[in-house]
Amino acid sequence: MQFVLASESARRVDLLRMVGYDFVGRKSGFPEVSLSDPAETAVQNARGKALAVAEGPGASAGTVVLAADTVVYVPGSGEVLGQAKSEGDVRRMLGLLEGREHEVYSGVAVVGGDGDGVSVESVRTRVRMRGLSEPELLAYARLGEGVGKAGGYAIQGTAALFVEGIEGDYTNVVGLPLSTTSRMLEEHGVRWY
Ligand SMILES: Cc1cn([C@H]2C[C@H](O)[C@@H](COP(=O)(O)OP(=O)(O)OP(=O)(O)O)O2)c(=O)[nH]c1=O
Repeated sequence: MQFVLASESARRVDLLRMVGYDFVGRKSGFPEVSLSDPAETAVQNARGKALAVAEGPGASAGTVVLAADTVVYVPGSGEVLGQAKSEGDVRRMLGLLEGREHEVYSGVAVVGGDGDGVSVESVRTRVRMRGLSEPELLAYARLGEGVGKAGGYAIQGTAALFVEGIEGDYTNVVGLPLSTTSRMLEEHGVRWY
């Protein structure tokens, strides 16, 4: 059975390879939406990415397609933070996150294979970030690491220095909740072993 990851994210590719899955990557080209609810945003984007590839050229009937989307949310803020697009975005987003707790939501979608229709789930991890001084905020923004990352930081990089603790799946923060993903893949006939 062919297993396709509908993603260009190096983090998702690395996570899936790390645990032993055999797959090919494909770009979805899906234009991401941003809604007021973080879980709904992540799920709708993951579903859209998976279906765009499953219904696109090159996917046969038996192909299993996996896609994900990650967003960051400060409870009560009403603003869902997607990818930081610039250093300025990183500075602004980290300013919202430093010194408090936030939530990271990844939506996961799997379509095709043995399963019926599209399976979608969202996973939440709570992250507590320490306070950051203005020089530290600017130094991190200048690094560039946070550009292209949801919420403007990478827990797997230098921003590990800022994270005091998490509650939930670490891999969910990096972009793909592996435990949930492997259960969903299994339901569609894809195993890591
Ligand atoms: C919070 C956080 C996010 N991220 C990343 C994971 C995602 O790649 C990115 C959020 O962007 P997404 O829009 O979820 O995905 P993407 O555009 O990078 O990739 P795809 O092709 O699959 O659509 O933020 C980290 O790498 N580390 C972190 O600590």
